[in-house]
Amino acid sequence: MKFKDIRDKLSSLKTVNNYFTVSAFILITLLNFGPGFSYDNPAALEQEILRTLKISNAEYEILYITTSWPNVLFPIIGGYLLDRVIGYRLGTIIYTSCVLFGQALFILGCGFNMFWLMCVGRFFFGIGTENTTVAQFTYAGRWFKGAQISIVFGVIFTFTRLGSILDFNVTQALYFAILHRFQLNSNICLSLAYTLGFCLCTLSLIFAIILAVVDKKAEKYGTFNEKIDEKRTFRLSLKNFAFPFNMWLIFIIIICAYLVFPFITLAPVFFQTKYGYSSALSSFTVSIFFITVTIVSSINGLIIDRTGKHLIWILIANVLVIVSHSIFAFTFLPPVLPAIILGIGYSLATTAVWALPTYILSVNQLGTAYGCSLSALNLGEGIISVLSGVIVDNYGYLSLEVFFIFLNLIWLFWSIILFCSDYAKGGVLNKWGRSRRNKKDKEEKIESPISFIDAPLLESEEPKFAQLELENSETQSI
Ligand SMILES: C[C@H](NC(=O)[C@@H](N)CCCCN)C(=O)O
Repeated sequence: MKFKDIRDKLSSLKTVNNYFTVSAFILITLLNFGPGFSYDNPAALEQEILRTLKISNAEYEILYITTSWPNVLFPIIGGYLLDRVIGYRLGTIIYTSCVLFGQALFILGCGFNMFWLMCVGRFFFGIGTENTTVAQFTYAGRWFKGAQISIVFGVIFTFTRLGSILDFNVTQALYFAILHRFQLNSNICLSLAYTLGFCLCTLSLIFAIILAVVDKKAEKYGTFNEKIDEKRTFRLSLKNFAFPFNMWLIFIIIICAYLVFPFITLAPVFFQTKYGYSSALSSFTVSIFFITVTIVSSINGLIIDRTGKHLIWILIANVLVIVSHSIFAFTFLPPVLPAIILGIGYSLATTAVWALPTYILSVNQLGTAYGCSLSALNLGEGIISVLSGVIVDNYGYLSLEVFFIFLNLIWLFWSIILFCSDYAKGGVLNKWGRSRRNKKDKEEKIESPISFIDAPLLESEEPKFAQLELENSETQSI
C-alpha cells in the first residue's frame, strides 16, 4: 500500500469522525431543549391554571414542589444507574421517556380537571428532566472532555434558557390563540397549549435514540480513547462515590453558583418594593437576566475553552455576582444593570464549573458525579429559598441582599481553597487552553477523544495507522 493510500484512508477516518462529532454535538446540546421549555409550563399560564382548576396559590405551588424536591435524591440514583447499571445510552432513553410520560399525565390532568394527576405528572417530569440533564452532561464529558468541553456546556445552557424564554412567550400566546379561535373550554385549551411542550419532549426522546446509535457506532469505530466499563451490576457499590477531594469542593461551588435562582424568584417583588416598578417592568427586568444568560453562555464557553484557566474564570464570575448584589443592595442604579452583570457572572460560573469534573474523573464516574451535583444544587436551592422567604418576611429586602452577598463570600472562600488545592496537585483544573489543545500534553490524564473544530489524527487511530504501515511494508516485501 502506498503512502498516498494510507493518507487517504486516514483522512476518510477523520471525515467519519468529524461527522460523528458534529452529530453528537447537535444531539447533546439539543437533548434538554424540550424539557427546558416545558419545565416552567405551569408558570407560563399560572393565572389560567388557578382560574380553570379553581386551586389556591398554595396548591399551585405543589406543581413545583413535586417537580423539584424529589430531585434532592433522584439524580444521585439516576447518575449511579447510568454509570453502573443501565449505561448512559439506555439511561438517556429511559429518562427522556420519563419526561414525556410526566408531561402526558400533566396534560391529561389539565384536560380532565384532575389536579392530583397534574402533580403526579410533574413528579415524573421532574425526575425525568433532572436525570436527562445528568445524562446530557455525561454524554458531553464522554465526547468532548478536553479542550472543547466548555463550549458544549455554553451551547447547552443557551438552548436550555432559550427554551424557558420561548415557553413564557409562546405557550401563553398559543393558549389565547386557541381560546379565541376555537372557543373551547379552558381545560382543553390548557391541554392543547401544553401539547407543544409534549412535542418538544418527544423530540428529546428521538434525539436520545439517535444519540445512542451514533455513540455506539463511534465506539465501534474507535473514536473514544477512554473505555466504558461494561460490567453492569445491580449491587450497590460505594466505590463510585469515592470522589477526590477537589470534586467535593466542586460540589460546593456548584451549589453556590446556583444560589442565584432563589434570588431570581424573589426578584420581581423586590423590584416592585425597592424601585416602585410595575409588575410588568419587574418581570421585564428579570427576563433581562435570562436573556443575558442565553446570549452570553455560548460566547463564554468559547472564551473559556480558548483561554483555559477555568478556576480564574470562576473567581471572576464570583466577583461579578458580588458586585451585582452590592449594586442591588446599596445603590439606586437602574436594576437592569446589575441584572445583566448577574447574568454574565452566573453564566461564566456555570459554563466553567460543569467542565471541571471531566478533568479529574474517569468517564465511568461522571454520571454519579453529575447526579450528586444536581442533587446538591437542588438541596441548596431548596434550603436557601426557604431561608430567603423568612429573611424577607422578617427583615426586608436589604437584609436579603446582604444575605446573598454573604453567601457569595462563602463561594469566594471555597473557590480560593479549590484554587490552592488544585495548584498543589499540579493545576489540572486550571491549565491554559493552549496546553489543553496540545495533543502531546502527556500530563492530561484523559484526553479529549476528538477535536470538534479541526479533528486532528486521533490517538485511537494510531493503531490503525500502525496497521496500515505494517500492511504497506508487507506489500513492499512481497
Ligand atoms: C443544570 C441546571 N439545572 C437546574 O438548575 C434544575 N434544577 C432546574 C432547571 C430549570 C430549567 N428551567 C441548569 O439548568 O443550569
